Amino acid sequence: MSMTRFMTNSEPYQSDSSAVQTLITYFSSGSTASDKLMTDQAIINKDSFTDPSIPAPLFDSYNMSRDSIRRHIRQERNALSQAEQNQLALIASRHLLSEIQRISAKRVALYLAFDGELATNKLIKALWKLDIEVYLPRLHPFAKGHLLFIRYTADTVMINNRFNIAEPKLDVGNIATVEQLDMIVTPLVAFDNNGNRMGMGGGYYDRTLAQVIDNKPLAVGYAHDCQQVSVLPIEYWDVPLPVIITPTKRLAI
Ligand SMILES: Nc1nc2c(c(=O)[nH]1)N(C=O)[C@@H](CNc1ccc(C(=O)N[C@@H](CCC(=O)O)C(=O)O)cc1)CN2
Ligand SMILES: Nc1ncnc2c1ncn2[C@@H]1O[C@H](COP(=O)(O)OP(=O)(O)OP(=O)(O)O)[C@@H](O)[C@H]1O
Repeated sequence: MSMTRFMTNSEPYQSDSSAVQTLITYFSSGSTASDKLMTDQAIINKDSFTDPSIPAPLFDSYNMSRDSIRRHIRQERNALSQAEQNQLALIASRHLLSEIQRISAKRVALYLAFDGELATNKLIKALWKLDIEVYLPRLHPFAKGHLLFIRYTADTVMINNRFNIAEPKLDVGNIATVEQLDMIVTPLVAFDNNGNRMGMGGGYYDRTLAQVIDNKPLAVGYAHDCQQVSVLPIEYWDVPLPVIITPTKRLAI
């Protein structure tokens, strides 16, 4: 994989090797022997993948409504096969782990993937192993459109919310306020080169990101490359992301 892509607007990626090893262990468990042998290079050379050193043509979203962009991109990411999802999640999670280590984050809010989002489950296990606290969003029980961030461990009781996404059972002892988090990794549907983000349409993360002061916590968008569009129609409440990580790049705005 071409390193220059990763170095754009940023320092080169440097993960401490024991942390990367932990990550690879989790990605290897439950995979076939041939999966285990795959290196990043082998993965991206597979016929089904485009060469990430050649920038993919961006989806031309000019003049499209937010809803039609949403529909189109959701379809694109849902079209990825399970094997592609697994391999892309491994590559992207190495970059996200580097970002977590770069800012020495101790409390990181992540999400559990649905609807073709970039998976986080194995990265979460690696973070547990590294003693980094993981938090997940849950819909606020009273304040409509707001999220709470609840500590997630191997013992957390999970309940599906009304969108059928598993979330931690409410436990007041395990809530982190936004300011107590070091990083919020946001799911998103589409993003553009300026860090603009569009989500599922509930405004949940917009309301959360409105509470960020001076990049504390650092908001990091995490998405497939196919979710990048040429331009997003922005609204006054949209908060641009300072960092976006995909399997092939790190955008720093
Ligand atoms: N993995 C993940 N967790 C997340 C989010 C996310 O985008 N991804 N959210 C980010 O905000 C919040 C949930 N927001 C969501 C908003 C809309 C729909 C959704 O499926 N909307 C349907 C209509 C469903 C209905 O109203 O019953 C749709 O648009 O098709 C799902 C989640 C919190 N947790
Ligand atoms: N900071 C905010 N305060 C109040 N309302 C907001 C705020 N941010 C967004 N909203 C409202 O939320 C609604 C949905 O916004 P939008 O379509 O941008 O959500 P989204 O970014 O796609 O969703 P999400 O953040 O949940 O992933 C809008 O109607 C908007 O008025």
